[in-house]
Amino acid sequence: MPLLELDKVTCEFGGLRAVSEVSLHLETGELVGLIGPNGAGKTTVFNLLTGVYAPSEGRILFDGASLVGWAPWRINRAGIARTFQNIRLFSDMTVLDNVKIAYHNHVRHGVMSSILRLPTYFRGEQEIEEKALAFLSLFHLEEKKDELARNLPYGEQRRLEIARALATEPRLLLLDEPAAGMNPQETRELMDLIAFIRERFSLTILLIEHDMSLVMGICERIYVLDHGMVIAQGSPKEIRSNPKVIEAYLGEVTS
Ligand SMILES: Nc1ncnc2c1ncn2[C@@H]1O[C@H](COP(=O)(O)OP(=O)(O)OP(=O)(O)O)[C@@H](O)[C@H]1O
Repeated sequence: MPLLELDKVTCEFGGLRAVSEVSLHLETGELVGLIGPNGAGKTTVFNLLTGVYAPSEGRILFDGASLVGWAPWRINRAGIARTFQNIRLFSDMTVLDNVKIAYHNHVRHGVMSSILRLPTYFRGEQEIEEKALAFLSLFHLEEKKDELARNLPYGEQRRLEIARALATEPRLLLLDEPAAGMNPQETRELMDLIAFIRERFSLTILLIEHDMSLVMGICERIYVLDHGMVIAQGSPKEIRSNPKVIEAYLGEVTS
């Protein structure tokens, strides 16, 4: 059984079909790319997977269970986490607090133990702090723990966003253009980081990215969207030489 399966999923906004009968699947442990020209429907797929939008037709199955109609927090608890095209950190909070808050949203204290500040509450708090610090060190951000998130250089903000997503202990990680705005050196480091976290956390990853060196360099399979439809899928080699893909991208360049 695939970890994730979309079966003829459609999403409409008024008269616009942003996603049209999209079927795709991810096996556990796979690293799959989702590419396509601007406006092809890639981010809408992520929004469907995370409960931001509901499909007008079709099925979305995660580990065999339908996610349709679930609220975003419930989908996150079920094991799907994401990052955003435009980084969404709590910019006026410290680096450490950005990760701790992800734990707080994920790990629940009993209401009474929180209100009465029982020993279990403090043990929980301490555990969260230790786990958050351990995370930051994995992402080489430990020394920045007391910095405000907005003061970090761009590449580090991206790393922090990924760290925060992983703090919710997902099985499926959705990365929306993680290399956007990065220079070639930062992109290479990001590729290493993605390979590392995939192994370390036994993740399945779906990645939207315009940087073809990154997509072709690390994805095992790629789906190509154009005008909301899957126009091709296959290995990086197959995708590179697919005439429909070349046409879709040439259309983007010339339009
Ligand atoms: N909430 C919305 N309301 C109306 N139209 C929307 C909404 N969200 C997305 N769209 C439209 O759906 C289409 C697909 O958008 P989407 O953001 O998914 O594309 P994308 O492939 O992620 O593009 P990009 O690479 O530029 O980020 C676009 O035409 C977009 O304008």
